[in-house]
Amino acid sequence: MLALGKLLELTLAGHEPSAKIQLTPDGTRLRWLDEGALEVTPPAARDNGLDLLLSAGIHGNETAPIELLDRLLRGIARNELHPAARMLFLFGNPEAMRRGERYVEQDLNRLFSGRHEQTSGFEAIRACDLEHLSATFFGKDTGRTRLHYDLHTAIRGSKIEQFALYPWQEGRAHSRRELERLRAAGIEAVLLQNKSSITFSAYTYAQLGAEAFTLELGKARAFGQNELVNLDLLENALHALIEGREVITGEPTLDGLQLFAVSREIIKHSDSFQLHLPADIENFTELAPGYLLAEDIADTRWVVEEQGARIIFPNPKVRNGLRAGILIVPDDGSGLA
Ligand SMILES: O=C(O)CCC(=O)N[C@@H](CCC(=O)O)C(=O)O
Ligand SMILES: [Zn+2]
Repeated sequence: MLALGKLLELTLAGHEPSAKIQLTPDGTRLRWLDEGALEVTPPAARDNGLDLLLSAGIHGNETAPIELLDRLLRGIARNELHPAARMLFLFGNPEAMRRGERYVEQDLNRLFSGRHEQTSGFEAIRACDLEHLSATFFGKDTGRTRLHYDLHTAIRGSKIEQFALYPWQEGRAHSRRELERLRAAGIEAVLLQNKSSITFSAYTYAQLGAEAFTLELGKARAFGQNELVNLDLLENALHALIEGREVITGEPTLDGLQLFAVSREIIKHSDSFQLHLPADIENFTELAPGYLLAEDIADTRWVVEEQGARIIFPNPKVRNGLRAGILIVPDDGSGLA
């Protein structure tokens, strides 16, 4: 196997490869760009016009998706997978990955779309680098198709194990075709965002014009302990996408895919913030109207008013000013294009 196929190993060891460019026997070019960043270019005759950005490890302890990207890249470097797509592989937060922690100083996935300019430190620099790497990768050629999957796992268990978050941009409709693609890849639910955000997928969606998603793929576990999450459907779908073998048929069907919309983000304003949920509550747990969800400084109370409300990502330990949970409600998909 080509040495650059071991990007994960290189990244965890903090090594810069001596040979930055390598070619597979089928003419695919691998180019190391930066720590945890590798570009894959198919031979021109096979290039199908898709620019595919795959990222994982934005949170360093979310290892199942990191291992998935490692398998894909090794497949390419062994000449077993034959890309028709141009690709950028990114391991988001190498130092946090080495430490097995979500982040080192601050949550990298809250520092995009310029937010890194308002702060400093390790993750701020990395967010800036990741923005440049992805902007350069997608470049100025608008004739190509841009797709970004930012792969994560959740801190807690979930009633719906594999789900996606679809960013939002003014005047832009969410794509039914992209949702069909996700459904075929084993994604069971999609949360349609309705305001801008400072996550990585929100940046590539709104600033770089990519179709972009955060994918949540089970619960965060240490390296080598991910046998409980079955990513076979996603992995097969990614193989087909990478090799340009995807079969697109007629009108997209979303059968079985559950859609949700954000009703409210619960923002933690102060150290007095209290979340009234059991520590082991699962994502997508339903909350009845009238339920007192949280309290904060100045008598702020978060009471559930919505019918069919569910909670995802409840986390009272986030920094003040950040979201400590999302209240979501079922969506009928009428706004899809
Ligand atoms: O389980 C949790 O509480 C967080 C899991 C996670 O890291 N989720 C992402 C979602 C990003 C998005 O909103 O698109 C995050 O919080 O960064
Ligand atoms: Zn994450």
